[in-house]
Amino acid sequence: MSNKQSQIIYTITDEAPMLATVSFLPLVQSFSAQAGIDVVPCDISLAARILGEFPEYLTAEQKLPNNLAELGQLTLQPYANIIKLPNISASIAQLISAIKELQSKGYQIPDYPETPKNDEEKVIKAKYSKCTGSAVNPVLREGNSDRRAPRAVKEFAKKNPHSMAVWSQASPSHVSHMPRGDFYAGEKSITLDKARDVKMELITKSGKVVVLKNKVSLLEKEIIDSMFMSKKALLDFYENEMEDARKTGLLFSLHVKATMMKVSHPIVFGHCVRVFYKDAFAKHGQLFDELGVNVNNGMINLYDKIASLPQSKQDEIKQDLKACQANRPELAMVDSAKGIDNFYSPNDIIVDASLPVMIRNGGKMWGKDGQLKNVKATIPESTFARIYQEVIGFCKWHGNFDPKTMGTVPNVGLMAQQAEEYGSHDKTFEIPEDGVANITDIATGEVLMSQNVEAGDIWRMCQVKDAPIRDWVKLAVTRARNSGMPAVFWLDPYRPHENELIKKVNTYLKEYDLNGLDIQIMSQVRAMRYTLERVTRGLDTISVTGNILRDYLTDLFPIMELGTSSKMLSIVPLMAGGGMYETGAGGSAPKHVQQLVDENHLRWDSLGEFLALAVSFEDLGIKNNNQKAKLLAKTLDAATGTLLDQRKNPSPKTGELDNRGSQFYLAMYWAQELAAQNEDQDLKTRFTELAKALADNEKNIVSELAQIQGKSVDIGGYYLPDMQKLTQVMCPSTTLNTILKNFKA
Ligand SMILES: NC(=O)C1=CN([C@@H]2O[C@H](COP(=O)(O)OP(=O)(O)OC[C@H]3O[C@@H](n4cnc5c(N)ncnc54)[C@H](OP(=O)(O)O)[C@@H]3O)[C@@H](O)[C@H]2O)C=CC1
Ligand SMILES: O=C(O)CCC(=O)C(=O)O
Ligand SMILES: [Mg+2]
Repeated sequence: MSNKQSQIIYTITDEAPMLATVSFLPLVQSFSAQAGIDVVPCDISLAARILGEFPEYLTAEQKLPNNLAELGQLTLQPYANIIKLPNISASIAQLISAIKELQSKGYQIPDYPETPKNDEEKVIKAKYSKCTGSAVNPVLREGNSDRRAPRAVKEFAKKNPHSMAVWSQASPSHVSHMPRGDFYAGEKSITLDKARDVKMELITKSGKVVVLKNKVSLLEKEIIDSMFMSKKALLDFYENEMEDARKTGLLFSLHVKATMMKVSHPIVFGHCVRVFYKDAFAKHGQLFDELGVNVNNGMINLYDKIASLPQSKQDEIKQDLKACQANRPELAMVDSAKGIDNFYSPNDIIVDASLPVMIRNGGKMWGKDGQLKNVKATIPESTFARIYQEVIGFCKWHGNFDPKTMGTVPNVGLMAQQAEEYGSHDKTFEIPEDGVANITDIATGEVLMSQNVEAGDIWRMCQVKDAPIRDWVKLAVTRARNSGMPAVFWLDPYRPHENELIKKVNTYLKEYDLNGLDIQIMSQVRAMRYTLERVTRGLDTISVTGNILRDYLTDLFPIMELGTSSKMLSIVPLMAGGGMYETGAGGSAPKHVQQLVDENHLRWDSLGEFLALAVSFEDLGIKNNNQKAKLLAKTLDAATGTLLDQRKNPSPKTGELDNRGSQFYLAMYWAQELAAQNEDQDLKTRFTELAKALADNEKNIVSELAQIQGKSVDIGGYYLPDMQKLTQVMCPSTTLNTILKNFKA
């Protein structure tokens, strides 16, 4: 067996998952080494990605390889086995603070040039923009997505239901979307008859030809779409909805996915902020332009930029902003204690994480006073907004879901090779002048699709290749067969893109024996209704969706069913044969870091890591016929089950068991399982000793882990903490450290 084939790559990311890794990885390495498996760390944190872009600014010791690019290559190898933890999808504000921290630590990287003044600054900005938004997942996701709640986790949630707020039939909360002029409205879509190179160009009313993208190489059978969002329609929509929320006394909130849709959604967000504060922008617009204010990156950008003005001017602007608020609805808050509202940063209000919480809270969000209130949740794009309104309607009619009895909704998502909207950033443009936007075959001059657009409209081309679609259908059939659940393709025949997909799905389904399977195709709203009717009856249904609904539904249902998406099993069977195992479907919870620093308590639950690791070992075992790896997988799964039964998950409360304690119990249960088995005597002998040592010292270790809590700690940084300090914080039990050290030796 070559070395690479017995390797598991364990990604080092950011924030809470990275903290948890500092103690968990050495533990995993000491277990896996007994089976000859290398678990190799690979740093793809925001800090590492930034440094990887600027080797020429660094000393020899400071230089880092471009790990992300290397991992991207690895996903194309059949032996790839990667555990991917959640990472920061950075906003501009996060990027700037990461740069500052790195500079303060002696890394002489350049400042972020927000408005580049020359070619050199343009190059620097382009490099930095590779580090913002969802920069990691699209590179690694060379396969489609299989996300589900493992049986043990679902059973645990049924036995220990989280709280769900009550829904009133009289609730005025709702989701609003553009009634016209959104991407859905004028979409065009075709399936390519042959491979073609195309360009995207704008023929302006005055007859100029503006080439926006000079070449996109497309494969035969690929589906491409051309769509735009009308700026005028968007502004009208915002104005109407704000006025409606004000009149009816609802909170106003906006929800976008500016991380994944890193070109279009900041623009959509910025318009909303400017409409809300239109009088202040009318008065100070010129000054804001001079200062380079760009609220597409949130009000945080405005506050930062005006900080350089004399105090009296700052006060005047703040007064004018406040005056606008008097004529507008109350804004929903992200963090009312800190005064962070819905417009502070677009990355704080990502649709997938924020809407389910509103629904779980009985259709309410927080107001300025920290009280939960009814809300108008605005999601401009109708295609995806409607599914949330369907859930809200259902909850108002039937009451909230009951985690004790509700069915489960796993997802099979089309995601590979930057499928659909999530791969469209480099083909998304803000139209500079009124005209006609064409996608044209470069060789023949044939105009494949054409749209009439106006200045400010957002025009984009999306693409999805044939091979990922085929693979997606195969994954859906396999999951339906293995689980015995019905599978529903959420596809709307009235949306041109999805109509093209339906044709392919029907073709590729014919390649399988579907006997005994229940596979249907329904438009999104019907599919949601059908699924919810089953959910309330305790029945399970696989949702088979495109990339955006993959993202949205794999937070929505887990948050209803399990209280969080972090407990999901999230597998990416790579198309080249390897596997990537994402831990959970959630993010990286920045407030967990704050709690650790303030109170030395880490509430992060590493359950997602435990689940991912078990499937990763299993895959390695099957592919290499490595019995020891299979045994590690089986025993880890059993240990995770015991951990849940014994309720050894981290508590959110300081003073109680935290992430470190939970990891200790996992290690103890895992060692006990390995000691109890009789398939491998060598492993049995080694782990019997370890299991005994851990069990004998349980009290001691748990008490050592409890004692340190309650005081603030210094980890020497946020984006690039000091490893020595962090290791001391994350591995504070000398008893446990000694046992693990002796075990390794
Ligand atoms: N796959 C990826 O790489 C993803 C990355 N992100 C990124 O993550 C960051 C934070 O995103 P955010 O919107 O706050 O969403 P998160 O999913 O990080 O957090 C939402 C809440 O979920 C709970 N939670 C999530 N995971 C865990 C866990 N393992 N253990 C315990 N609780 C958990 C926490 O609730 P409580 O406070 O009640 O404990 C948390 O505050 C952003 O930078 C975002 O871009 C987001 C989504 C996916
Ligand atoms: O990559 C990201 O920014 C977020 C990914 C995400 O939300 C998901 O895959 O569920
Ligand atoms: Mg998501």
